[in-house]
Amino acid sequence: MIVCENLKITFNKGTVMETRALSGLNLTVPKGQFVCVIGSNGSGKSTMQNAIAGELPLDEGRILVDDVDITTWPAPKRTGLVARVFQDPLAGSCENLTIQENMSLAWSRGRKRGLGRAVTKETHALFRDKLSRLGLGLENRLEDLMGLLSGGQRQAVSLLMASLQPSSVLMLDEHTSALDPRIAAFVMDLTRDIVQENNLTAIMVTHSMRQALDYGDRTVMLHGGRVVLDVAGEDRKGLDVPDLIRMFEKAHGEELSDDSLLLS
Ligand SMILES: Nc1ncnc2c1ncn2[C@@H]1O[C@H](COP(=O)(O)OP(=O)(O)OP(=O)(O)O)[C@@H](O)[C@H]1O
Repeated sequence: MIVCENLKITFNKGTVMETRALSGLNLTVPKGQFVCVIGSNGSGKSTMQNAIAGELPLDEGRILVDDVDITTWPAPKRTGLVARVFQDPLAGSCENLTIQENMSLAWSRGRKRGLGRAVTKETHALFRDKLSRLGLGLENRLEDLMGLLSGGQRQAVSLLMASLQPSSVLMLDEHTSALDPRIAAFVMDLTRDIVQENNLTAIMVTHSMRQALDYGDRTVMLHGGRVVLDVAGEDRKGLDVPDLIRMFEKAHGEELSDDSLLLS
């Protein structure tokens, strides 16, 4: 479970560039829940994820993971708790290492007796098995460099890598937005399966309102650095994009004017 309590972050405080990115954000995600987060440009989605990962210090507020207050933990200390898949397929893995070396690094992360990038007979068999389930033939390419894979293949392997860790929270940051629609749909279905099979607690940021309604258990919208809409369960079933827009406008008293959000 993750609890974000009254998160506040202001950039460039006291200057003309002052920007309040998070303005008292509250979000509690129970264990095993898959939350989709949407919001217009600048609404605070990335800042929230960076704060959870420990990449940005909070001005105010607390972050708890499985009842442990991690607010002051530096990012490296959180790697065993928080796994991330980024928008850029190149960001989450090392192109100069082989597929199995990348997977080995992910396997070691957060484990006390990790082997780094070294591959054993057991981990080789495990990685082969995991890769074969993707149906992309990558189980026969374990020794290929990661840099040889397409963007979609790389995101699929990154997802597998993220689920190899015994982490408490999986954060997905627009991880399909750089892919063509067919591959994006494949990676999204894979995401759903991996989250379900591993009972992961997942927070997925997306610019697609459709995706935010079709996947996961809950849809949360950010605006002005806080949560302005939060739907789950029966209230979410059958909701369509125009319903979501109407709900936002009713709750917030202003029109949703971000084309990138409305058109995707
Ligand atoms: N490092 C930074 N320095 C200064 N301002 C920043 C920084 N990072 C983010 N901001 C500002 O904070 C606000 C929230 O940004 P954030 O990137 O979290 O939004 P977002 O919802 O992820 O937007 P997008 O959908 O465009 O990625 C924006 O006004 C942004 O310009």
